Amino acid sequence: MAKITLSNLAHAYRPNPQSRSDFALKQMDHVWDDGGAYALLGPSGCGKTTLLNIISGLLIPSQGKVLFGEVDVTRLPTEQRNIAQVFQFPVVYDTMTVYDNLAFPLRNRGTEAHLVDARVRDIARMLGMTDVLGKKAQGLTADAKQKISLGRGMVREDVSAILFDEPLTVIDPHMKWELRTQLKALHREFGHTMIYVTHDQTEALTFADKVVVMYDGEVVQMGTPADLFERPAHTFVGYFIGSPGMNVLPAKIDGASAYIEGCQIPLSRHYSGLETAKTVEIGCRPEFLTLTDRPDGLPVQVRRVEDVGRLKIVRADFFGREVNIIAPEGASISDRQNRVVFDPARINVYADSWIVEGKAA
Ligand SMILES: Nc1ncnc2c1ncn2[C@@H]1O[C@H](COP(=O)(O)OP(=O)(O)OP(=O)(O)O)[C@@H](O)[C@H]1O
Repeated sequence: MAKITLSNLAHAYRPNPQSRSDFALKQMDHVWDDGGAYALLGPSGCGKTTLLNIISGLLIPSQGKVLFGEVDVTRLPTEQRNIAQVFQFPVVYDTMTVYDNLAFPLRNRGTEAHLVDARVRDIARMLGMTDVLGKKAQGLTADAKQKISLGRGMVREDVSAILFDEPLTVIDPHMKWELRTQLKALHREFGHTMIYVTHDQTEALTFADKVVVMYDGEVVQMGTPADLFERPAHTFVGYFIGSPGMNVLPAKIDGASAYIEGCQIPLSRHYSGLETAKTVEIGCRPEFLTLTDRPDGLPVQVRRVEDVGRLKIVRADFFGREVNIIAPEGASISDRQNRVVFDPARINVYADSWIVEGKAA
C-alpha cells in the first residue's frame, strides 16, 4: 500500500497546450493517504478517466509527477506499478473455477499454496462466495462474475493501490447496495489504498472516506461526505451533491446580511471584500429552508409538492427562481404557507462560484 502524490500534475491531449482550456486535466497538487478510500466523482467528460489512467500508467501526463510512496512512477508502465484494477465489465477466466480465478493473481506471483488458500477463503467469505468456490465461472450471472473481479482486485495484500473504474455499472440495482457495503467492509478489513471512479454520488458517498469532486478538468473539492454536504467549496459541488442539490441564488452581501430583491436574509458570519467578484451568490441546501406562514419569512409561491416517502420536496417560486425546500414527511402544506425562512448558520456565500469564508459575526 502506498500514499499517492500528484505533484504539479496536468494533462492536455493536444500538443503544445496554450491556454487553460486546452488541458483536459488542469494543474493539481494532492497527497492521498496510504490506506485511504477515495472516490473520483463528477459528470461525464470532467476528467476522471484521464486522472485514473495517469495513476494506472496508461497515460503519461504532459506535466508533473505521480509518486507511489517516495517512488516516482510517472513514466513506469502499468505492470511495473504494482496496482490492481477492477473495470466496468468482469474480467474472469470462464473455464476456471471461482477459487482458481481468485487465486490467480497470487499464484502468478509465486505465493505459497497455504497462503493462497487462506487469502482466497477470506475474500470469498467477505464476498459471500464460499459456496460457489468450486464452480466454474462460466454460467454464473454477470453480478457474480463482477464479484469475482472485485475479489481478484482485492486478493493481493501487497499492492500499492486498487483502482476501480465504475465497477458497479453491470450490477443489478438491488445488488449494488450489497456490493458497495461489501467493498466498504473489505476496505475496513484489509486497509488498501483505493481509488474508485464513479459518476454516481450515492456510490461515492457510501464508499469513500474522501470524495474528490471533479468539474471541467479540475478538482473542485476533496472532502468527507459531510464536508461536501455542509460546506460545498464550489457551487458545482452544491448542485451535484444532494437530491435535490443546493439552492444557489444571486445576492448582494453587506456585512452579515444578504439581500435578494431588497429583502434581507440574516447570515451567521460577516463578509467583506466581495466588490471585485463578478458573481456573488448564497447557497443553502433545501434541508435548511423552512416553508412557513410566519410573517418574518420571505415571499414564496409553492408550485409543486413531491412526496418521496420519508420527506416532501417542495418546488417553489422565489422572486422568479425555483427554490427547493424539504419538508418533513407528515407536513401538511397549505396556501397559507407562502413564506420561506433560511437557517442563517447553513447559508454559504460564494464569490465567482467559490466559497468565501467570512468572519465570525
Ligand atoms: N484520447 C483522447 N483524446 C482527446 N481527448 C480526450 C481523449 N480522452 C478524453 N478526452 C477528452 O478529455 C476530457 C476528459 O475526458 P475523461 O474521459 O477523462 O472524462 P470522464 O470524467 O472520465 O468522462 P466519462 O465519465 O464520460 O468517462 C473530455 O473533454 C474528453 O473529450
